[in-house]
Amino acid sequence: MSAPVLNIAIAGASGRMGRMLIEAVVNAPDCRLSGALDRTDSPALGQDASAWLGQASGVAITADLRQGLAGADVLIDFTRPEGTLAHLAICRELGTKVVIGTTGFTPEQKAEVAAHAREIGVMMAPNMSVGVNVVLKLLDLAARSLSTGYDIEIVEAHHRHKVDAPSGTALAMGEVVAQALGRDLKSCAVYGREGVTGERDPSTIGFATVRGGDIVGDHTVLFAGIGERIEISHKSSSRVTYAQGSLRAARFLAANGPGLYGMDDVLGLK
Ligand SMILES: NC(=O)C1=CN([C@@H]2O[C@H](COP(=O)(O)OP(=O)(O)OC[C@H]3O[C@@H](n4cnc5c(N)ncnc54)[C@H](OP(=O)(O)O)[C@@H]3O)[C@@H](O)[C@H]2O)C=CC1
Ligand SMILES: O=C(O)C1=N[C@H](C(=O)O)C[C@H](O)C1
Repeated sequence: MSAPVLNIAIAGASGRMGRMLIEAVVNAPDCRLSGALDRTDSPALGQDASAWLGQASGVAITADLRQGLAGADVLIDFTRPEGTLAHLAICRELGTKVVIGTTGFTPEQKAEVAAHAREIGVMMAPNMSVGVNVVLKLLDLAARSLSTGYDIEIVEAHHRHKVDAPSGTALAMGEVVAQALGRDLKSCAVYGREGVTGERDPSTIGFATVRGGDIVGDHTVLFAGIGERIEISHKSSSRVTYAQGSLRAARFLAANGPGLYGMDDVLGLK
């Protein structure tokens, strides 16, 4: 007997990630595109969600959340925090599971996500690539091994259209390092420097942000000591890796009950 097909709706359907996800879903033999959502003022409303691929899906992009979510087992959402939270509330009512790739949430918004996850399965990760999630594990080891005498700086670079900074991935890297060192990221993070800053405080974790062109996503964590420095880097050359990671997460949610999961659960990296 063949495995049941997973019905997936995509939010932010005409965005950079939305399009990648639609392509990945229509090409996955075990998935079906059941809906595509965009904002009420989007010029894409009413268009076939995969028309731009030269292959019709029969799914029209809609701003009507209930219509777009009808029949969906899982919603994959790469939009903005306000959009994700609005989508989550309806998904909770309908019992639809949610993969969240959106970044830029405040602590209060994250708490709202966690509250919804008490009722439905939610997988939330600032980076769906296998590589970044392995790097997060390497950073834990590096930070514990280089806990004294090394200054830690996190540098990230993204395309000119990115609206949040530092990236969700850079912040996740900072959290891993801070936790490994027993520091509180909120109180030790330094976001950019300017003017007469004084000497570097060794207990800080610095962040630097670069925005330009079409950079997909680069992250480097630098451990700078005396006489040596260690750099742990990840560079994305395509958004395909985020889309494939999201599909893995959707399959994981389909097989699991309510709860807030991370990519380490999906990839078995816990
Ligand atoms: N977790 C991961 O692996 C990754 C995460 N991301 C994150 O995903 C998010 C989207 O990135 P990207 O695709 O590049 O962004 P885009 O701006 O290209 O796409 C965002 C989409 O969401 C829509 N949107 C914006 N605001 C709302 C809202 N309030 N309600 C509903 N829909 C909304 C946009 O519509 P409109 O165009 O009309 O504004 C657009 O269709 C970002 O937070 C980014 O950081 C990105 C890549 C990987
Ligand atoms: O906006 C992007 O493009 C990306 N956002 C995510 C983040 O903020 O970490 C993941 C990836 O780096 C691409």
